[in-house]
Amino acid sequence: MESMTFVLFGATGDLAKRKIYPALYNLYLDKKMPQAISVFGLGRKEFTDATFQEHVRKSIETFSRRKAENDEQLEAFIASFRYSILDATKIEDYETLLKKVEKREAELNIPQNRMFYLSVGPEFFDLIALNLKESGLGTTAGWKKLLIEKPFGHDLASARELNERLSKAFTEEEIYRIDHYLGKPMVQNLEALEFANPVLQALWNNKHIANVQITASEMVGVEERAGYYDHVGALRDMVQNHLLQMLMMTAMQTPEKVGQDQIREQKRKVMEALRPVNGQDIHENIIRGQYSSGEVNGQASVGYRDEPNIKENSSTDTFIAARIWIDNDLWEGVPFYIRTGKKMKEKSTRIVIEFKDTLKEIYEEKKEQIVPNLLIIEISPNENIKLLLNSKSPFENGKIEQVEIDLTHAQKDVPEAYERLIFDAFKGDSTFFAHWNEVELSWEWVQPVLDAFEQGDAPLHFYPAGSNGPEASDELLAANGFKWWLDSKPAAKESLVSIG
Ligand SMILES: NC(=O)C1=CN([C@@H]2O[C@H](COP(=O)(O)OP(=O)(O)OC[C@H]3O[C@@H](n4cnc5c(N)ncnc54)[C@H](OP(=O)(O)O)[C@@H]3O)[C@@H](O)[C@H]2O)C=CC1
Ligand SMILES: O=C1O[C@H](COP(=O)(O)O)[C@@H](O)[C@H](O)[C@H]1O
Repeated sequence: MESMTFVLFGATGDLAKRKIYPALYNLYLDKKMPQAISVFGLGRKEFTDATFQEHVRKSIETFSRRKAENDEQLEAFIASFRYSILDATKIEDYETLLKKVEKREAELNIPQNRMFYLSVGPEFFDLIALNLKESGLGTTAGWKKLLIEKPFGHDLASARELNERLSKAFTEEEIYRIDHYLGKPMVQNLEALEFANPVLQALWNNKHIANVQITASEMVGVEERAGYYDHVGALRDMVQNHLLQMLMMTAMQTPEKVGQDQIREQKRKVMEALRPVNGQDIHENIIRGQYSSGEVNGQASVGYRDEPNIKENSSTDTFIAARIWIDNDLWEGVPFYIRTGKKMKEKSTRIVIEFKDTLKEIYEEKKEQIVPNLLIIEISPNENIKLLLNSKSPFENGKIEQVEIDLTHAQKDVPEAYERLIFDAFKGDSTFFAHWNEVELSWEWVQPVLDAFEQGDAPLHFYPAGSNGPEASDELLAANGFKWWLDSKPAAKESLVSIG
Protein backbone atom coordinates (compact mmCIF):
# COMPACT_ATOMS: atom_id res chain seq x y z
CA MET A 1 0.00 0.00 0.00
CA GLU A 2 1.39 3.39 -0.95
CA SER A 3 2.62 5.83 1.69
CA MET A 4 0.36 8.80 2.18
CA THR A 5 -0.95 11.71 4.26
CA PHE A 6 -4.32 11.26 5.97
CA VAL A 7 -5.99 14.62 6.63
CA LEU A 8 -8.93 14.47 9.01
CA PHE A 9 -11.40 17.35 9.16
CA GLY A 10 -13.46 17.10 12.35
CA ALA A 11 -10.61 15.52 14.32
CA THR A 12 -12.02 16.85 17.61
CA GLY A 13 -15.52 15.48 16.97
CA ASP A 14 -17.58 12.53 18.14
CA LEU A 15 -17.22 10.30 15.09
CA ALA A 16 -13.44 10.68 15.01
CA LYS A 17 -13.23 9.77 18.68
CA ARG A 18 -15.62 6.80 18.65
CA LYS A 19 -14.95 5.31 15.24
CA ILE A 20 -12.12 6.76 13.15
CA TYR A 21 -9.13 6.59 15.56
CA PRO A 22 -10.04 3.11 16.81
CA ALA A 23 -10.45 1.97 13.17
CA LEU A 24 -7.06 3.37 12.17
CA TYR A 25 -5.48 1.78 15.20
CA ASN A 26 -6.92 -1.65 14.50
CA LEU A 27 -5.76 -1.39 10.90
CA TYR A 28 -2.31 -0.54 12.23
CA LEU A 29 -2.32 -3.60 14.52
CA ASP A 30 -3.44 -5.75 11.59
CA LYS A 31 -0.65 -4.31 9.42
CA LYS A 32 -3.20 -2.90 7.01
CA MET A 33 -1.79 0.61 7.05
CA PRO A 34 0.55 2.14 4.49
CA GLN A 35 4.22 1.65 5.38
CA ALA A 36 4.67 5.33 6.11
CA ILE A 37 1.73 7.51 7.01
CA SER A 38 1.43 11.08 8.18
CA VAL A 39 -1.84 11.95 9.92
CA PHE A 40 -3.11 15.51 10.34
CA GLY A 41 -6.09 16.17 12.59
CA LEU A 42 -7.93 19.47 12.06
CA GLY A 43 -10.40 21.56 14.02
CA ARG A 44 -10.83 24.95 15.59
CA LYS A 45 -10.09 23.74 19.09
CA GLU A 46 -6.74 24.77 20.44
CA PHE A 47 -4.90 21.47 20.58
CA THR A 48 -1.14 21.13 20.27
CA ASP A 49 0.40 18.03 18.69
CA ALA A 50 0.94 16.66 22.20
CA THR A 51 -2.60 17.30 23.52
CA PHE A 52 -4.05 15.96 20.29
CA GLN A 53 -2.00 12.78 20.59
CA GLU A 54 -3.32 12.43 24.14
CA HIS A 55 -6.90 12.83 22.82
CA VAL A 56 -6.28 10.08 20.25
CA ARG A 57 -4.76 7.82 22.89
CA LYS A 58 -7.83 8.22 25.13
CA SER A 59 -10.18 7.49 22.28
CA ILE A 60 -8.31 4.28 21.48
CA GLU A 61 -8.18 3.20 25.09
CA THR A 62 -11.91 3.77 25.42
CA PHE A 63 -13.30 2.62 22.09
CA SER A 64 -10.86 0.31 20.32
CA ARG A 65 -12.02 -3.31 19.91
CA ARG A 66 -8.41 -4.41 20.43
CA LYS A 67 -5.89 -3.32 22.99
CA ALA A 68 -2.17 -2.83 22.39
CA GLU A 69 0.06 -5.76 23.26
CA ASN A 70 2.58 -3.29 24.68
CA ASP A 71 2.93 0.45 25.22
CA GLU A 72 5.44 0.86 22.40
CA GLN A 73 2.86 -0.24 19.84
CA LEU A 74 0.42 2.50 20.81
CA GLU A 75 3.21 5.09 21.09
CA ALA A 76 4.56 4.24 17.64
CA PHE A 77 1.08 4.58 16.16
CA ILE A 78 0.32 7.88 17.86
CA ALA A 79 3.67 9.36 16.86
CA SER A 80 2.37 9.79 13.28
CA PHE A 81 -0.37 12.19 14.45
CA ARG A 82 -0.07 15.97 14.12
CA TYR A 83 -2.67 18.67 14.74
CA SER A 84 -3.31 21.87 12.86
CA ILE A 85 -5.86 24.48 13.90
CA LEU A 86 -8.15 25.08 10.95
CA ASP A 87 -11.40 26.92 10.51
CA ALA A 88 -13.02 25.42 7.43
CA THR A 89 -14.13 28.87 6.27
CA LYS A 90 -10.64 30.44 6.34
CA ILE A 91 -8.49 29.88 3.27
CA GLU A 92 -5.35 31.04 5.11
CA ASP A 93 -5.69 28.06 7.49
CA TYR A 94 -5.51 25.68 4.50
CA GLU A 95 -2.40 27.48 3.28
CA THR A 96 -0.75 27.00 6.67
CA LEU A 97 -1.78 23.34 6.58
CA LEU A 98 -0.30 22.89 3.09
CA LYS A 99 3.10 24.03 4.37
CA LYS A 100 2.93 21.58 7.28
CA VAL A 101 1.82 18.70 5.08
CA GLU A 102 4.60 19.34 2.57
CA LYS A 103 7.17 19.58 5.36
CA ARG A 104 6.09 16.17 6.76
CA GLU A 105 6.06 14.64 3.28
CA ALA A 106 9.66 15.77 2.88
CA GLU A 107 10.68 14.57 6.37
CA LEU A 108 9.18 11.14 5.82
CA ASN A 109 10.22 11.07 2.18
CA ILE A 110 6.71 10.06 1.09
CA PRO A 111 4.91 10.90 -2.16
CA GLN A 112 2.18 13.53 -2.30
CA ASN A 113 -0.63 11.00 -1.90
CA ARG A 114 -3.34 12.71 0.15
CA MET A 115 -6.56 11.36 1.57
CA PHE A 116 -8.98 13.96 2.93
CA TYR A 117 -11.63 12.66 5.32
CA LEU A 118 -14.55 15.06 5.95
CA SER A 119 -15.93 14.13 9.36
CA VAL A 120 -17.67 17.49 9.80
CA GLY A 121 -21.22 18.74 9.39
CA PRO A 122 -22.58 18.54 5.82
CA GLU A 123 -22.71 22.34 5.58
CA PHE A 124 -18.90 22.24 5.19
CA PHE A 125 -18.55 19.50 2.58
CA ASP A 126 -18.51 21.62 -0.58
CA LEU A 127 -16.69 24.54 1.04
CA ILE A 128 -13.85 22.30 2.21
CA ALA A 129 -13.56 20.59 -1.18
CA LEU A 130 -13.29 23.96 -2.92
CA ASN A 131 -10.83 25.32 -0.37
CA LEU A 132 -8.67 22.22 -0.80
CA LYS A 133 -8.50 23.02 -4.47
CA GLU A 134 -7.94 26.78 -4.01
CA SER A 135 -5.20 26.35 -1.42
CA GLY A 136 -3.16 23.90 -3.48
CA LEU A 137 -3.64 21.03 -1.00
CA GLY A 138 -5.65 19.22 -3.64
CA THR A 139 -3.03 19.77 -6.35
CA THR A 140 -0.65 16.91 -5.74
CA ALA A 141 2.04 15.12 -7.67
CA GLY A 142 0.52 11.86 -6.35
CA TRP A 143 -3.13 10.85 -5.96
CA LYS A 144 -5.87 12.47 -3.92
CA LYS A 145 -9.03 10.99 -2.42
CA LEU A 146 -12.01 12.50 -0.64
CA LEU A 147 -13.88 10.47 1.98
CA ILE A 148 -17.15 12.06 2.83
CA GLU A 149 -19.60 11.31 5.62
CA LYS A 150 -23.38 11.30 5.44
CA PRO A 151 -25.74 12.99 4.91
CA PHE A 152 -25.20 13.56 1.20
CA GLY A 153 -27.80 16.27 0.66
CA HIS A 154 -31.07 17.08 2.39
CA ASP A 155 -33.18 16.36 -0.68
CA LEU A 156 -32.72 15.68 -4.38
CA ALA A 157 -31.93 19.28 -5.35
CA SER A 158 -29.38 19.86 -2.58
CA ALA A 159 -27.71 16.48 -3.24
CA ARG A 160 -27.32 17.41 -6.91
CA GLU A 161 -25.99 20.82 -6.00
CA LEU A 162 -23.49 19.32 -3.55
CA ASN A 163 -22.29 16.82 -6.11
CA GLU A 164 -21.91 19.49 -8.72
CA ARG A 165 -19.73 21.53 -6.36
CA LEU A 166 -17.62 18.58 -5.25
CA SER A 167 -17.01 17.66 -8.85
CA LYS A 168 -15.24 21.00 -9.36
CA ALA A 169 -12.48 19.76 -7.06
CA PHE A 170 -12.62 15.94 -7.22
CA THR A 171 -13.56 13.42 -9.91
CA GLU A 172 -16.16 10.72 -9.15
CA GLU A 173 -13.33 8.14 -8.96
CA GLU A 174 -11.67 10.22 -6.24
CA ILE A 175 -14.82 10.51 -4.08
CA TYR A 176 -15.64 7.83 -1.48
CA ARG A 177 -19.13 8.44 -0.03
CA ILE A 178 -19.39 6.59 3.25
CA ASP A 179 -22.51 4.60 4.06
CA HIS A 180 -21.45 2.68 7.14
CA TYR A 181 -24.04 -0.05 6.47
CA LEU A 182 -21.99 -0.97 3.40
CA GLY A 183 -19.09 -1.60 5.77
CA LYS A 184 -21.02 -4.14 7.85
CA PRO A 185 -19.61 -7.62 7.24
CA MET A 186 -22.99 -9.22 6.55
CA VAL A 187 -24.00 -6.52 4.07
CA GLN A 188 -20.70 -7.08 2.26
CA ASN A 189 -21.35 -10.80 2.45
CA LEU A 190 -24.61 -10.49 0.48
CA GLU A 191 -22.60 -10.41 -2.70
CA ALA A 192 -20.96 -13.79 -1.98
CA LEU A 193 -24.17 -15.28 -0.66
CA GLU A 194 -25.98 -14.45 -3.89
CA PHE A 195 -23.24 -15.01 -6.45
CA ALA A 196 -20.97 -17.69 -4.99
CA ASN A 197 -23.71 -20.22 -4.18
CA PRO A 198 -25.41 -21.87 -7.16
CA VAL A 199 -27.95 -23.35 -4.73
CA LEU A 200 -29.14 -19.93 -3.61
CA GLN A 201 -28.64 -18.31 -6.97
CA ALA A 202 -31.11 -20.75 -8.51
CA LEU A 203 -33.73 -19.62 -6.00
CA TRP A 204 -32.96 -15.88 -6.04
CA ASN A 205 -35.89 -14.79 -8.20
CA ASN A 206 -39.65 -14.28 -8.34
CA LYS A 207 -40.32 -17.92 -9.13
CA HIS A 208 -39.21 -18.97 -5.66
CA ILE A 209 -39.27 -15.88 -3.46
CA ALA A 210 -42.56 -14.62 -2.07
CA ASN A 211 -41.29 -11.44 -0.45
CA VAL A 212 -38.21 -9.82 1.04
CA GLN A 213 -38.20 -7.99 4.40
CA ILE A 214 -35.45 -5.56 5.36
CA THR A 215 -35.55 -4.24 8.92
CA ALA A 216 -33.32 -1.80 10.79
CA SER A 217 -34.90 -1.26 14.18
CA GLU A 218 -33.26 0.59 17.04
CA MET A 219 -34.03 0.85 20.73
CA VAL A 220 -32.46 4.29 21.07
CA GLY A 221 -34.41 7.50 20.47
CA VAL A 222 -32.97 10.81 19.26
CA GLU A 223 -30.51 10.96 22.16
CA GLU A 224 -28.46 14.20 21.93
CA ARG A 225 -29.17 14.70 18.24
CA ALA A 226 -32.52 16.49 18.42
CA GLY A 227 -31.25 19.50 16.46
CA TYR A 228 -30.23 17.32 13.55
CA TYR A 229 -32.93 14.66 13.71
CA ASP A 230 -35.99 16.85 13.98
CA HIS A 231 -35.13 18.39 10.58
CA VAL A 232 -34.37 15.08 9.01
CA GLY A 233 -36.54 12.16 10.18
CA ALA A 234 -36.24 8.46 9.50
CA LEU A 235 -36.86 8.70 5.76
CA ARG A 236 -33.76 10.84 5.18
CA ASP A 237 -31.71 9.47 8.08
CA MET A 238 -32.07 5.76 7.32
CA VAL A 239 -34.18 4.97 4.25
CA GLN A 240 -32.59 7.16 1.57
CA ASN A 241 -29.18 5.68 2.34
CA HIS A 242 -28.86 2.55 4.50
CA LEU A 243 -32.13 0.76 3.71
CA LEU A 244 -32.02 1.42 -0.01
CA GLN A 245 -28.38 0.33 -0.08
CA MET A 246 -29.34 -2.96 1.60
CA LEU A 247 -32.17 -3.35 -0.90
CA MET A 248 -29.77 -2.80 -3.83
CA MET A 249 -27.33 -5.35 -2.40
CA THR A 250 -30.14 -7.90 -2.01
CA ALA A 251 -31.87 -7.38 -5.34
CA MET A 252 -28.89 -6.95 -7.68
CA GLN A 253 -28.56 -9.49 -10.46
CA THR A 254 -25.52 -11.63 -11.09
CA PRO A 255 -22.95 -9.68 -13.07
CA GLU A 256 -20.73 -11.31 -15.68
CA LYS A 257 -17.77 -10.77 -13.39
CA VAL A 258 -17.65 -9.66 -9.78
CA GLY A 259 -15.77 -6.35 -9.66
CA GLN A 260 -16.44 -2.86 -8.33
CA ASP A 261 -17.77 -1.48 -11.63
CA GLN A 262 -19.98 -4.51 -12.25
CA ILE A 263 -21.47 -4.48 -8.74
CA ARG A 264 -22.16 -0.78 -9.03
CA GLU A 265 -23.80 -1.28 -12.41
CA GLN A 266 -26.08 -3.95 -10.97
CA LYS A 267 -26.99 -1.75 -8.02
CA ARG A 268 -27.78 1.14 -10.33
CA LYS A 269 -30.02 -1.13 -12.40
CA VAL A 270 -32.01 -2.05 -9.28
CA MET A 271 -32.58 1.62 -8.52
CA GLU A 272 -33.57 2.34 -12.11
CA ALA A 273 -36.17 -0.42 -11.89
CA LEU A 274 -37.74 0.78 -8.61
CA ARG A 275 -41.36 1.65 -9.22
CA PRO A 276 -41.79 5.34 -8.33
CA VAL A 277 -44.32 6.18 -5.64
CA ASN A 278 -46.50 9.23 -6.19
CA GLY A 279 -49.85 10.54 -5.03
CA GLN A 280 -52.20 7.78 -3.90
CA ASP A 281 -49.36 5.20 -4.09
CA ILE A 282 -47.78 6.89 -1.11
CA HIS A 283 -50.85 6.24 1.06
CA GLU A 284 -50.92 2.63 -0.04
CA ASN A 285 -47.24 1.83 0.18
CA ILE A 286 -45.60 4.06 2.80
CA ILE A 287 -46.27 4.04 6.53
CA ARG A 288 -44.98 6.97 8.50
CA GLY A 289 -44.77 6.76 12.28
CA GLN A 290 -43.62 8.55 15.40
CA TYR A 291 -43.08 7.05 18.85
CA SER A 292 -45.27 8.03 21.75
CA SER A 293 -44.51 7.24 25.38
CA GLY A 294 -43.98 3.62 26.37
CA GLU A 295 -41.45 1.27 27.82
CA VAL A 296 -38.22 0.11 26.21
CA ASN A 297 -36.49 -2.82 27.81
CA GLY A 298 -38.36 -2.28 31.06
CA GLN A 299 -37.52 1.44 31.22
CA ALA A 300 -40.21 4.12 30.92
CA SER A 301 -39.70 6.23 27.84
CA VAL A 302 -41.16 9.60 26.89
CA GLY A 303 -42.76 10.18 23.53
CA TYR A 304 -40.77 11.83 20.73
CA ARG A 305 -42.52 15.18 21.18
CA ASP A 306 -41.48 15.26 24.83
CA GLU A 307 -37.81 14.59 24.10
CA PRO A 308 -35.50 17.53 24.96
CA ASN A 309 -35.20 20.13 22.17
CA ILE A 310 -37.86 18.56 19.95
CA LYS A 311 -40.43 20.98 18.57
CA GLU A 312 -43.80 20.87 20.25
CA ASN A 313 -46.17 18.97 17.94
CA SER A 314 -43.29 17.96 15.71
CA SER A 315 -44.47 15.73 12.87
CA THR A 316 -41.02 14.30 12.15
CA ASP A 317 -41.09 10.60 11.29
CA THR A 318 -39.18 8.26 13.61
CA PHE A 319 -40.51 5.17 11.80
CA ILE A 320 -40.96 4.27 8.16
CA ALA A 321 -42.24 1.10 6.58
CA ALA A 322 -42.61 0.79 2.83
CA ARG A 323 -43.64 -1.71 0.19
CA ILE A 324 -41.36 -1.38 -2.81
CA TRP A 325 -41.75 -3.01 -6.21
CA ILE A 326 -38.87 -3.66 -8.56
CA ASP A 327 -40.08 -3.66 -12.13
CA ASN A 328 -37.71 -6.10 -13.80
CA ASP A 329 -37.93 -9.73 -14.91
CA LEU A 330 -36.22 -11.06 -11.79
CA TRP A 331 -38.47 -9.40 -9.22
CA GLU A 332 -41.78 -8.75 -10.96
CA GLY A 333 -44.52 -9.44 -8.41
CA VAL A 334 -42.23 -9.74 -5.35
CA PRO A 335 -42.83 -7.06 -2.72
CA PHE A 336 -39.76 -5.76 -0.90
CA TYR A 337 -40.80 -4.51 2.52
CA ILE A 338 -38.46 -2.18 4.34
CA ARG A 339 -38.85 -0.88 7.86
CA THR A 340 -36.85 1.26 10.23
CA GLY A 341 -37.68 2.91 13.54
CA LYS A 342 -36.32 4.40 16.72
CA LYS A 343 -37.47 3.31 20.19
CA MET A 344 -38.52 -0.07 18.95
CA LYS A 345 -38.71 -3.31 20.86
CA GLU A 346 -35.31 -4.58 19.80
CA LYS A 347 -32.10 -3.52 18.13
CA SER A 348 -31.92 -5.56 14.99
CA THR A 349 -30.82 -5.13 11.43
CA ARG A 350 -31.83 -8.12 9.36
CA ILE A 351 -32.98 -9.28 5.97
CA VAL A 352 -35.55 -12.07 5.75
CA ILE A 353 -36.19 -13.82 2.45
CA GLU A 354 -39.52 -15.64 2.53
CA PHE A 355 -39.79 -18.40 -0.04
CA LYS A 356 -43.01 -19.37 -1.73
CA ASP A 357 -44.78 -22.30 -0.09
CA THR A 358 -46.15 -23.89 -3.22
CA LEU A 359 -45.97 -27.40 -1.75
CA LYS A 360 -48.08 -26.54 1.25
CA GLU A 361 -51.28 -28.01 -0.19
CA ILE A 362 -49.84 -31.51 -0.62
CA TYR A 363 -49.66 -31.78 3.17
CA GLU A 364 -53.03 -30.24 3.82
CA GLU A 365 -54.93 -33.54 4.16
CA LYS A 366 -52.57 -34.62 6.92
CA LYS A 367 -53.29 -31.29 8.65
CA GLU A 368 -49.58 -30.68 8.85
CA GLN A 369 -48.42 -27.21 9.68
CA ILE A 370 -46.06 -26.21 6.90
CA VAL A 371 -44.44 -22.82 7.31
CA PRO A 372 -42.60 -21.07 4.51
CA ASN A 373 -38.87 -21.59 4.14
CA LEU A 374 -36.99 -18.54 5.34
CA LEU A 375 -33.47 -17.33 4.81
CA ILE A 376 -32.62 -14.99 7.67
CA ILE A 377 -29.59 -12.76 7.41
CA GLU A 378 -28.85 -11.10 10.75
CA ILE A 379 -26.66 -8.07 10.13
CA SER A 380 -26.41 -6.57 13.61
CA PRO A 381 -25.99 -6.68 16.52
CA ASN A 382 -25.52 -10.41 15.83
CA GLU A 383 -24.10 -11.59 12.56
CA ASN A 384 -25.46 -14.86 11.29
CA ILE A 385 -27.30 -16.57 8.49
CA LYS A 386 -30.00 -19.15 9.06
CA LEU A 387 -32.06 -21.21 6.70
CA LEU A 388 -35.35 -22.49 8.10
CA LEU A 389 -36.72 -25.60 6.48
CA ASN A 390 -39.49 -28.12 7.20
CA SER A 391 -38.43 -31.54 8.33
CA LYS A 392 -40.02 -34.69 9.70
CA SER A 393 -39.48 -35.09 13.41
CA PRO A 394 -37.94 -38.40 14.51
CA PHE A 395 -40.16 -38.00 17.59
CA GLU A 396 -43.79 -36.89 17.74
CA ASN A 397 -45.00 -39.45 15.17
CA GLY A 398 -43.05 -37.97 12.32
CA LYS A 399 -44.82 -34.63 12.52
CA ILE A 400 -43.46 -31.92 10.22
CA GLU A 401 -41.55 -29.29 12.16
CA GLN A 402 -39.32 -26.40 11.42
CA VAL A 403 -35.56 -26.94 11.57
CA GLU A 404 -32.84 -24.40 11.44
CA ILE A 405 -29.62 -24.67 9.46
CA ASP A 406 -27.01 -22.33 10.82
CA LEU A 407 -24.69 -21.05 8.11
CA THR A 408 -22.73 -18.77 10.37
CA HIS A 409 -18.95 -18.37 10.31
CA ALA A 410 -17.14 -18.83 13.58
CA GLN A 411 -16.82 -15.25 14.73
CA LYS A 412 -13.83 -13.87 16.49
CA ASP A 413 -12.81 -10.27 16.54
CA VAL A 414 -14.46 -9.29 13.26
CA PRO A 415 -13.21 -5.94 11.85
CA GLU A 416 -15.66 -3.12 12.38
CA ALA A 417 -17.40 -1.23 9.51
CA TYR A 418 -15.12 1.83 9.65
CA GLU A 419 -12.02 -0.37 9.57
CA ARG A 420 -13.22 -2.12 6.45
CA LEU A 421 -14.21 1.08 4.72
CA ILE A 422 -11.03 3.02 5.50
CA PHE A 423 -8.95 0.02 4.43
CA ASP A 424 -10.87 -0.20 1.14
CA ALA A 425 -10.28 3.51 0.58
CA PHE A 426 -6.56 3.04 1.25
CA LYS A 427 -6.53 0.32 -1.43
CA GLY A 428 -8.65 2.39 -3.82
CA ASP A 429 -11.51 -0.13 -3.81
CA SER A 430 -14.81 1.74 -3.95
CA THR A 431 -17.16 -1.28 -4.19
CA PHE A 432 -18.66 -0.57 -0.77
CA PHE A 433 -19.00 3.18 -1.11
CA ALA A 434 -22.08 4.88 -2.51
CA HIS A 435 -21.63 5.95 -6.12
CA TRP A 436 -23.26 9.22 -7.15
CA ASN A 437 -25.67 7.33 -9.45
CA GLU A 438 -27.00 5.35 -6.50
CA VAL A 439 -27.30 8.42 -4.30
CA GLU A 440 -29.12 10.41 -6.97
CA LEU A 441 -31.50 7.57 -7.84
CA SER A 442 -32.24 7.03 -4.14
CA TRP A 443 -33.11 10.68 -3.70
CA GLU A 444 -35.26 10.54 -6.86
CA TRP A 445 -37.30 7.71 -5.32
CA VAL A 446 -37.54 9.38 -1.90
CA GLN A 447 -38.31 12.93 -3.05
CA PRO A 448 -42.05 12.54 -3.86
CA VAL A 449 -42.51 10.87 -0.46
CA LEU A 450 -40.73 13.74 1.27
CA ASP A 451 -42.93 16.20 -0.63
CA ALA A 452 -46.07 14.36 0.48
CA PHE A 453 -44.84 14.38 4.10
CA GLU A 454 -44.10 18.08 3.92
CA GLN A 455 -47.50 18.86 2.44
CA GLY A 456 -49.15 16.89 5.26
CA ASP A 457 -50.43 14.34 2.73
CA ALA A 458 -49.36 11.24 4.62
CA PRO A 459 -50.86 10.35 8.00
CA LEU A 460 -48.54 10.10 10.98
CA HIS A 461 -49.16 6.86 12.88
CA PHE A 462 -48.15 6.84 16.53
CA TYR A 463 -46.61 3.75 18.11
CA PRO A 464 -45.72 3.18 21.74
CA ALA A 465 -41.99 3.27 22.50
CA GLY A 466 -40.81 -0.32 22.90
CA SER A 467 -43.24 -1.76 20.34
CA ASN A 468 -42.71 -3.02 16.81
CA GLY A 469 -44.06 0.12 15.20
CA PRO A 470 -47.57 1.19 14.21
CA GLU A 471 -50.25 -1.35 13.38
CA ALA A 472 -50.44 0.13 9.90
CA SER A 473 -47.04 -1.40 9.25
CA ASP A 474 -48.46 -4.90 9.92
CA GLU A 475 -51.46 -4.11 7.73
CA LEU A 476 -49.13 -3.22 4.88
CA LEU A 477 -47.96 -6.84 4.75
CA ALA A 478 -51.30 -8.36 5.69
CA ALA A 479 -52.78 -6.78 2.56
CA ASN A 480 -50.64 -9.24 0.56
CA GLY A 481 -51.16 -12.15 2.96
CA PHE A 482 -47.77 -11.74 4.69
CA LYS A 483 -46.46 -10.80 8.11
CA TRP A 484 -43.17 -9.45 9.45
CA TRP A 485 -40.96 -12.33 10.55
CA LEU A 486 -39.22 -12.02 13.83
CA ASP A 487 -36.19 -14.16 14.36
CA SER A 488 -34.19 -13.02 17.31
CA LYS A 489 -34.31 -16.49 18.78
CA PRO A 490 -35.98 -18.93 16.41
CA ALA A 491 -36.92 -22.11 18.20
CA ALA A 492 -36.52 -25.13 15.99
CA LYS A 493 -39.53 -26.89 17.45
CA GLU A 494 -41.93 -24.00 17.19
CA SER A 495 -43.13 -22.04 14.26
CA LEU A 496 -41.55 -18.67 14.04
CA VAL A 497 -43.45 -15.98 15.79
CA SER A 498 -44.31 -12.91 13.83
CA ILE A 499 -43.88 -9.34 14.94
CA GLY A 500 -47.01 -7.56 15.91
N1 LIG B 1 -21.23 10.74 15.31
C1 LIG B 1 -21.72 9.72 14.64
O1 LIG B 1 -22.02 8.64 15.17
C2 LIG B 1 -21.94 9.82 13.17
C3 LIG B 1 -21.61 10.97 12.48
N2 LIG B 1 -21.77 11.01 11.11
C4 LIG B 1 -21.40 12.21 10.36
O2 LIG B 1 -20.05 12.56 10.63
C5 LIG B 1 -19.87 13.95 10.59
C6 LIG B 1 -19.26 14.41 11.92
O3 LIG B 1 -20.16 14.08 12.95
P1 LIG B 1 -19.76 14.20 14.49
O4 LIG B 1 -18.34 13.84 14.71
O5 LIG B 1 -20.81 13.47 15.23
O6 LIG B 1 -19.94 15.77 14.77
P2 LIG B 1 -19.41 16.63 15.99
O7 LIG B 1 -20.33 17.77 16.13
O8 LIG B 1 -19.08 15.79 17.15
O9 LIG B 1 -18.01 17.19 15.43
C7 LIG B 1 -17.95 18.16 14.43
C8 LIG B 1 -16.50 18.42 14.06
O10 LIG B 1 -16.51 19.46 13.10
C9 LIG B 1 -15.55 20.42 13.48
N3 LIG B 1 -15.96 21.74 13.03
C10 LIG B 1 -17.12 22.37 13.26
N4 LIG B 1 -17.10 23.60 12.70
C11 LIG B 1 -15.91 23.71 12.08
C12 LIG B 1 -15.30 24.73 11.32
N5 LIG B 1 -15.90 25.92 11.07
N6 LIG B 1 -14.08 24.51 10.84
C13 LIG B 1 -13.43 23.35 11.08
N7 LIG B 1 -13.94 22.34 11.78
C14 LIG B 1 -15.17 22.52 12.29
C15 LIG B 1 -15.52 20.35 14.99
O11 LIG B 1 -14.26 20.79 15.44
P3 LIG B 1 -14.00 22.15 16.29
O12 LIG B 1 -15.17 22.34 17.18
O13 LIG B 1 -12.71 21.86 16.98
O14 LIG B 1 -13.88 23.19 15.24
C16 LIG B 1 -15.66 18.86 15.23
O15 LIG B 1 -14.39 18.24 15.15
C17 LIG B 1 -21.26 14.54 10.29
O16 LIG B 1 -21.37 14.72 8.91
C18 LIG B 1 -22.21 13.44 10.74
O17 LIG B 1 -23.41 13.49 10.01
C19 LIG B 1 -22.22 9.92 10.41
C20 LIG B 1 -22.56 8.75 11.04
C21 LIG B 1 -22.50 8.62 12.47
O1 LIG C 1 -26.61 6.56 10.19
C1 LIG C 1 -27.24 6.33 11.19
O2 LIG C 1 -27.20 5.08 11.72
C2 LIG C 1 -27.50 4.86 13.08
C3 LIG C 1 -27.74 3.36 13.21
O3 LIG C 1 -26.57 2.68 12.89
P1 LIG C 1 -26.29 1.22 13.42
O4 LIG C 1 -24.99 0.85 12.81
O5 LIG C 1 -26.25 1.31 14.92
O6 LIG C 1 -27.43 0.35 12.98
C4 LIG C 1 -28.71 5.64 13.52
O7 LIG C 1 -28.86 5.53 14.92
C5 LIG C 1 -28.53 7.09 13.17
O8 LIG C 1 -29.72 7.81 13.49
C6 LIG C 1 -28.23 7.26 11.70
O9 LIG C 1 -27.85 8.62 11.45
